[in-house]
Amino acid sequence: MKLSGMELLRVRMPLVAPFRTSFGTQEARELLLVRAVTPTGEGWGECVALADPHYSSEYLDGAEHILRDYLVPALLRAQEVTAHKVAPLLAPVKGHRMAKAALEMAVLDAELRACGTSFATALGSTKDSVPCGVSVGIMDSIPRLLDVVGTYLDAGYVRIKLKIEPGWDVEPVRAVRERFGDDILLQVDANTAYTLSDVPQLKRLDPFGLLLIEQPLEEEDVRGHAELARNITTPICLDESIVSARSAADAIALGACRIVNIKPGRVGGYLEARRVHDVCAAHGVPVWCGGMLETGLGRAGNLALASLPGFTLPGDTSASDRFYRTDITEPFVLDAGHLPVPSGPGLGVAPIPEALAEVTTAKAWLRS
Ligand SMILES: O=C(O)CCC(=O)N[C@@H](C(=O)O)c1ccccc1
Repeated sequence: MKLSGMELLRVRMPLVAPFRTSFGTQEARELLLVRAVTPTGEGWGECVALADPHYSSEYLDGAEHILRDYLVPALLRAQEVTAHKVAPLLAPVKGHRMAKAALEMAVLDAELRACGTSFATALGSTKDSVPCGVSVGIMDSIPRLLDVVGTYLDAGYVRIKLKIEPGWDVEPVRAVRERFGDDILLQVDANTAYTLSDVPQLKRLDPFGLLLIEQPLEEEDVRGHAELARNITTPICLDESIVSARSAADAIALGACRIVNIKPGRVGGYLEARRVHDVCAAHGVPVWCGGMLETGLGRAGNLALASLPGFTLPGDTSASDRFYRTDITEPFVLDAGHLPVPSGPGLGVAPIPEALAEVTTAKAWLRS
């Protein structure tokens, strides 16, 4: 299809509570939405880059610039754009996976809406709903942490993920185990906060029966993760390190991880996310779907992805109210610890105009 134009929308959504990780505290989620307009309709994409380059090298203003000045013009110049052609068309631009992913998502949504096919069907879904875990930030105190974990367990979440960092790791895990028992599914996420000199401290997590420890070392230290894996029993899961199907294959071959967190934005889009899933499945490596504080648009796409057969661990795709008082789409509401996989054409959801207008801080229309 030929694109008529693309709209970039800057959005700012307040969080229901500050969300603290080893790389900073989020009070609000600033993000970029992309609306692809075609002669027959439109499609929505969401760029998951954070406002600052602390999760990865991408950041919001940079993503907006590369989209406006390089990536969107490349697609508008093309006579025929389909979702599978987006990556090749954008290949001359190195990197910028999150920005590229947003464009591919918008084109894929437009394409699938036009032919009445859901993301779930297009990606190879085998489930109508997915079990939901929840991510718990670093808290001011252990009692506060236990209150928050208790609230999420009462809400029905089937897995708890605790953000950790040096100085907030063994004690919070021990406290959660002592309060809620050994049966709750529990994992931790370090967001690259440790080094190999921390092996003794990380070994102290081994007795707690964690599902996994996520990204303990820095993104590029794949061999370091393999060395760490030889020294602790908690399975290592990679997040920031896995930027493509190729990097997943390399990490698995090096013994750097036994589990992979797949985030479509981090790997360059839902089509590459499917390839990461396939590579992991071929190696018997379980995967789960991570989160980047997405709106209901990204949440919808992530639920479709999380319903593929290799997604055998609960992911971070929580209900809309985990982060937002008001979502820009109809809210995703937890039902017995599960969320439904959208079945409508494309993403199956769309922004509610009034809700979107409420949080939109800037718009730019780029035409062919
Ligand atoms: O459920 C969610 O969307 C958040 C899941 C989560 O903890 N994401 C983390 C991460 O590093 O994986 C994060 C993303 C963005 C910003 C802060 C933290």
